[in-house]
Amino acid sequence: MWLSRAVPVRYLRSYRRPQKQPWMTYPVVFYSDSSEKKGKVAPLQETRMRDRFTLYARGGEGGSGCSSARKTRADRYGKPDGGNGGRGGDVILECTHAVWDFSGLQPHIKGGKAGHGTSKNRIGNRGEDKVLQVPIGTVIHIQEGEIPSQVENESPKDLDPWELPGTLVEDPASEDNHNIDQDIMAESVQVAAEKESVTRHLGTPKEFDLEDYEGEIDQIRYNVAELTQQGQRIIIARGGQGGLGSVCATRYVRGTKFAKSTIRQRNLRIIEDDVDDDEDDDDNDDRSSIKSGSLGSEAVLILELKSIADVGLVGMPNAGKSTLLGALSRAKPRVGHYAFTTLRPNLGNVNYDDFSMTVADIPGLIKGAHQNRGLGHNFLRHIERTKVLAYVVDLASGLDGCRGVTPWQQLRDLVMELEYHEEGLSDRSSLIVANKIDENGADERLEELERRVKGVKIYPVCAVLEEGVAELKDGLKMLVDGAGEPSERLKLKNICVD
Ligand SMILES: Nc1nc2c(ncn2[C@@H]2O[C@H](COP(=O)(O)OP(=O)(O)OP(=O)(O)O)[C@@H](O)[C@H]2O)c(=O)[nH]1
Repeated sequence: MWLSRAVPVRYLRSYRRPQKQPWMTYPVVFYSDSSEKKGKVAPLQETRMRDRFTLYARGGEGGSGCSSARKTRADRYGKPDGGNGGRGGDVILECTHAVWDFSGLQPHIKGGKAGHGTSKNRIGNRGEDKVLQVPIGTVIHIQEGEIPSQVENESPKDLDPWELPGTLVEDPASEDNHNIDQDIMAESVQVAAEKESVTRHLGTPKEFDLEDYEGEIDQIRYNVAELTQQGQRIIIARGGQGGLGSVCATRYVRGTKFAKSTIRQRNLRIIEDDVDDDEDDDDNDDRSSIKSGSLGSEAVLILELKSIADVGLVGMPNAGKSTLLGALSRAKPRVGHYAFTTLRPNLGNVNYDDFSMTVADIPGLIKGAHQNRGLGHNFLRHIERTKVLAYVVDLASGLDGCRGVTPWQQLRDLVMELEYHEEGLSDRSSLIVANKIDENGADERLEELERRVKGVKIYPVCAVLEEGVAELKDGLKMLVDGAGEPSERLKLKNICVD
């Protein structure tokens, strides 16, 4: 149809529309001057990071087995030749650098349905696997369902991500193993999971959407698995087994109560009289149950992201953390002269000739964050795995009669908030970045800071002008490398605020 393709407006104006004929129908197209009305482009940071996600997963249904018999002139009753149904598709989580959070995930996901078996002993197609990409550092809690029983063999892992005894099946494809093993395994895994589950409080409602989990909080098994390496995969819901086709069903039932019914079935064709009707119905049910494919397993998982970074930058809002991350790495976080510019952690890579490390810029923390003041301290879990903490303080805060918190008080508040979030969180190698050294009066502040805070190195930096950044990089490398003194950690008792 005309006007179906984008045509520049200036051509459109000179274009004379043909007179409408009764047989013509035109699509209604509205053109607007794009320079006048620009679409609102939301900055990346305005979208809150989706770092918790509830996922309902179900494996695909297995295909049904086929009942068919191949008849020949020599054998008028025929031989069974129905193939088995295919296995349903699995739902798999794959760990990748390509995604940043869980915003691309669908909450309900189902593995592909398998094909049915057909005659000539042809097995049904396997259901399509659904692979969901999750960011590196994804932690899995299970709210409902079995702990998945298999870790894919090709996953390039050093560590078994389920880290639970008895979760690997020797040959999960083996039908003999399947039913027996699953029962035993489910039992042992459940016991192990219960033992290993971390009994921790969910914290404030802001930290966890309690209404979603009401009444089920007790059942959640925490930290059952972690995805920490690129390409690592785990199956969270397995596809159902395919039903047995007539070929396998005949073999399977030999020696069982089905055998009788199979033989009887043959006899039935010859003498169709002396079989009790009720019993026959039962047998038919049994036969159809082995013929139909089973449903896939179901699981309700809570995915939680804990970024993996070597260094965590913690500080009050406006201390200059994002500016510093930009100076240390090629990351381009949003910088603003107002508090809480950073709404989600930003990651940057700091490269050396022979070494590289990841630095996470954590949104600003304020006193009382553990009571949900400011942005709360929910995002602090992103530094739970960092090796080194870099406390960024604003040397100019409170100078020139302006309101503000002194650097030593900032440090004290930060350490306390970390400890409120998780006991011992501040107990790791640390250093202090004394930022905004270019401001008036900052030098004296630095001297006082050095007098008041002991036990850790202090690096004076001007993040905007990238002064002192090279020395800071060396200091961070020393700590991340493990060459730092074990005593280099910031302790409350070493901060004098009076
Ligand atoms: N004078 C001076 N200003 C700086 C320096 N570093 C950062 N700033 C300014 O401080 C303000 C806050 O910087 P950010 O990097 O956004 O601070 P932040 O700690 O990430 O802030 P939040 O996102 O609120 O946590 C900006 O206006 C920066 O330009 C510095 O070394 N000297």
